[in-house]
Amino acid sequence: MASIDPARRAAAALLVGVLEERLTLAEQAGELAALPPQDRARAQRLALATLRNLPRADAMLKPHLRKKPPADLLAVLRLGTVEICALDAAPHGVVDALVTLTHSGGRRAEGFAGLINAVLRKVAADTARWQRLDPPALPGWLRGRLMSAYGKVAVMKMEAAHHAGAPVDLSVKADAAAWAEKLGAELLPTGSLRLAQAGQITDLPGYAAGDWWVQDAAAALPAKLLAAQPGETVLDLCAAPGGKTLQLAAMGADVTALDISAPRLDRLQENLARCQVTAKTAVADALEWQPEAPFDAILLDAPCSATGTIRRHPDLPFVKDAKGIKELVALQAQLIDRALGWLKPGGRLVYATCSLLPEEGEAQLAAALERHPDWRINAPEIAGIDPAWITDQGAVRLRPDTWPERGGMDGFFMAVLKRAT
Ligand SMILES: C[S@@+](CC[C@H](N)C(=O)[O-])C[C@H]1O[C@@H](n2cnc3c(N)ncnc32)[C@H](O)[C@@H]1O
Repeated sequence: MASIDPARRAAAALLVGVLEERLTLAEQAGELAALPPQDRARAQRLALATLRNLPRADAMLKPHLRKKPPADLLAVLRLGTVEICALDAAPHGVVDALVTLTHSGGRRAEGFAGLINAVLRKVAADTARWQRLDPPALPGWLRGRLMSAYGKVAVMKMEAAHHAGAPVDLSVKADAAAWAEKLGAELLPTGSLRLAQAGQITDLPGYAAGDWWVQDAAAALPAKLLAAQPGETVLDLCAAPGGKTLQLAAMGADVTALDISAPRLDRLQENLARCQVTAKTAVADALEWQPEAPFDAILLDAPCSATGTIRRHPDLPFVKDAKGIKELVALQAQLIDRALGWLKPGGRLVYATCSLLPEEGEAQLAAALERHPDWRINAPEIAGIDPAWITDQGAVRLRPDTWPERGGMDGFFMAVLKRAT
């Protein structure tokens, strides 16, 4: 009998964590720490693929299951189905490995090894049906909200983009064209690089020297919108883990990066050190903190539902629900109100969220302008920006189905605010 595959075992455990314990994959990262890097990466890839295809896997399994198996065995069946149907793995190899894994699970699991074997063989004989299944739909709590905001056709496009997953984008400190050539990457119109093949990121040229960092093309735009000038004092409010701090510091600004989370700020410090740029940091609750002096510019990348990042975090719809959104919207409003009070005369604020929900974007901004009638939205000036991304308000709305021909981008909302003169 084959030996136990640690990556598949870890992937199945991650699935149980997401689907039963409602833990994100990021929250379970510690569970993978003991694995060698290759197994760790493979476990993550398998879990991500299974979550992206979960409704299709369940549709394939349904005719072959008289009752729902225990969660750990259902995870094995879902994983095997996705490997066979979506990842084109050789069925006999998958079945053997997962039967071995099941045997290792103690007496209770062992009794299910026959079921795993029989069901996965039936799935393997029926892969033509997989091709006919629709791309997975978002869960109802989110689908309904997005339908109201964007309509059915747009939601179906977003679901297809979530299913397709996300390429790896980089932000470079300088000389994007030269780095694109060196890394064999596409230079996107907005200045980010898109890797043709991800591979082991830390092995790529320029990683160790800190010449670039991983950052989705959409996530790179709020700092570009702020357009910090050398020597300007800039507050990066809600800064960690620091992708935008790195951009602002690389622009030559005098950056203060503030976040409530000390561990996340530790990661920001590591990123600053690797990229050899500097920023002051502050661990603080932005609802209580007070600056010593006003700033030229503030970037508020507010905590949000993160619904714009589902294509790279397919665990999110299974772990989160509509609960908590109201509190986030209230927190965002408080953060905007405080940040506007911390600007020098003539200063500017960029408000951004990686959310697809209008209450965290368009409606949040409209409400802020009602509370602060002397503030205006400034026209977005970003190289490479498509006029179709600019909303009637003058903000920027990005969705996972934006740039479909290039592989999409994360969902984001952003706007620059200045006091009317
Ligand atoms: C969207 S993330 C920021 C991502 C970051 N700007 C980047 O580009 O890497 C939101 C951040 O807000 C922080 N946060 C949440 N509530 C906060 C508060 N009351 N005060 C300060 N930071 C807060 C979280 O710890 C989290 O790191």
